[in-house]
Amino acid sequence: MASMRRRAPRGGRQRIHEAEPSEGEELRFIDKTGSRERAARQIRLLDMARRLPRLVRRSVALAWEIDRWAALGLLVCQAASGAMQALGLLAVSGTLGALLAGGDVYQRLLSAWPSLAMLGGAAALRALLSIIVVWLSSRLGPQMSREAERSLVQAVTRVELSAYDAPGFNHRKEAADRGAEVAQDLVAEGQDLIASLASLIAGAGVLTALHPALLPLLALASFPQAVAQISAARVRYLARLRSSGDLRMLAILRWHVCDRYAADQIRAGTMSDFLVDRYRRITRRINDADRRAADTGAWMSLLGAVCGGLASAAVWAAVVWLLATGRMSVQHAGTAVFALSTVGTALRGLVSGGARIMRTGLYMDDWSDFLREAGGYGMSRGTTVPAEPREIAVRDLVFRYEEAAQDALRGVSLTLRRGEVVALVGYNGSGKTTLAKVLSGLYLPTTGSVTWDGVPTGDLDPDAMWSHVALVPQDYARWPLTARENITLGQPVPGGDERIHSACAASGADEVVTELRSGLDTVLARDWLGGQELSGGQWQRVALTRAFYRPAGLLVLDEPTAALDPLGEHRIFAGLRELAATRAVVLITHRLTNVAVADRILVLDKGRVVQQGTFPELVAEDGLFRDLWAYQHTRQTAGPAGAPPPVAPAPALAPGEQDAS
Ligand SMILES: Nc1ncnc2c1ncn2[C@@H]1O[C@H](COP(=O)(O)OP(=O)(O)OP(=O)(O)O)[C@@H](O)[C@H]1O
Repeated sequence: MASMRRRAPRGGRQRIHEAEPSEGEELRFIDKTGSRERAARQIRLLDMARRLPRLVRRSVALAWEIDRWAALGLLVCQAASGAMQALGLLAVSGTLGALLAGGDVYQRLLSAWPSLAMLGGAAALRALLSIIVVWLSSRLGPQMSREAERSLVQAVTRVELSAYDAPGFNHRKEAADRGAEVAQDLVAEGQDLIASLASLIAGAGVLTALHPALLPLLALASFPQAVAQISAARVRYLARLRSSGDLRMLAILRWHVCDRYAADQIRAGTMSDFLVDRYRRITRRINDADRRAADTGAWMSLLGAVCGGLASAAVWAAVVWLLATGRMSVQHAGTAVFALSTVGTALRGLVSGGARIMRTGLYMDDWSDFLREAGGYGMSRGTTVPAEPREIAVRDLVFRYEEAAQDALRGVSLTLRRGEVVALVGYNGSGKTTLAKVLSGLYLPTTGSVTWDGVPTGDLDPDAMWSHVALVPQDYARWPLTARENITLGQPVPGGDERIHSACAASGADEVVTELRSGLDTVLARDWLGGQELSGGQWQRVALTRAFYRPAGLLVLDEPTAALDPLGEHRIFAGLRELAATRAVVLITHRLTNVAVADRILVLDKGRVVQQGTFPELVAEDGLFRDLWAYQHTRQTAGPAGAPPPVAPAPALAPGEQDAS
């Protein structure tokens, strides 16, 4: 019996999977611009040679900005390390010369001694310098990433809200984020490159002094390997780039699966098999792409190594030929062996380091491009500083979201005055939230106008305008900050805690704060963040307190009491008129009994204002409002439609105070 009970749900899930007709659409990240793919295709030897100096310059400049002493130290260390390498090669030459000279062994060793000491000294100094380089790089690298991330965060807060609706923006933001993350690699890669360059210069100088033909020969021999390495790097980068959407999806899926918010629903909804299966499917796609790239890269490297090996054999043959024909002494040939190996290693380091820095450079381009234009959505609004608005006027407003197929608002006209509560009602998706955001200047009209005391919202200084807005959205932020900071939003105004407490009393958050272990100083966050957890309704009270605390002329309440108990809800609506005395209030709610408090109710349908009036007027007239009222009121009270609401209706406005929409 028990085993039957255990097996049953599994079988049930199995059947459901089998019953699914098709997989349909799957959430995918798409790079609509294709700019990164184009950029990645540019990882070629010539482009690399052209771009490398710029990339090194950029990494040095960034490092210089963050810690100029560390940056200077790194440059000096690398230059000194190159000089030590050249010195080492000269010491090798001197040692060989002394050892290969005539005379007895003791005498030869004695004359080789200074060169040997120089060789040892140069090696020891290089080892010390490399320790200093690692020390300075590990100090500088993480700072570069943190600084890059900070500038990104700052740039993101300065973009238009509409940017978030454009898929291209999110992709660019993701790419910039990755660029900021890899900024620290630029230090190590730049260092490797400079070190290889220093070795190359040192070895090349010695090699050219030994015989002028050796260096061009070696460069020629390294060419096939360089091409192969760069091609392999390009293949791997492109594969990663094409998988980046899937990688992002994995991260999102991981977050949803692991975060506590959905843990109960995953269990109660028996979703774990489905989610793990989806995870496995995406992982398989990434693994396949990685494997293909690794295989192609390995074939390219192998081909390059074979060609390079043959070419190197030719270089060694040339050295043997120079030696055999007496064109080069044994001492010089011995030194050439060391110099060839130094230059060969430096060339390979230059190419592989170059490919790595090019790849990081592409990511960094995403970051710097984003910063330059804030993803193409930087705010460019006016500079007029508004006073608290007395009148907000909307004329023939049309608003369409980025890339949306149709307008969210069309032909809307209304006037909102200080001291007035205007309620927006309508079906889901009728445009209420959008209208509230356009009134607040968060979105700018697509056509038509929204003015604050005669000035279009686009001409106002955005920060100055929003300092007059208090917004309680449907999904309010639950900042992992103290209760005080959650209320003041980090911007205390005169009045101190007294003002906070009276805002708490208005929203009902006073009961919440009293229960907190350190009152207003308690961090409101989950246990694992060291905070105290609040319930949904308690959080909503805190969100309302924020708006009541803020000395703002426009108060927008979007479903402000959805999570409140009846007492809490009554408290909010009973106090609303008092709040409206010094503000213009926009109220969005589906609980129609509550809109009775409003001076005016606008009924929206498919982005248009189809009705407006006071509560008694709208209940009395045929139309959408009365339909909605009838549905809700009949369901809630099982009483007759049009029964008196529990909250006292607002006094009727004087004639002429309403606009025709
Ligand atoms: N970010 C967005 N991008 C594209 N379309 C959007 C976006 N936000 C909303 N919309 C669309 O705009 C229309 C109006 O949405 P809005 O959120 O203003 O409706 P609402 O009346 O507030 O709905 P609800 O009662 O469900 O809160 C809807 O058709 C919706 O699909």
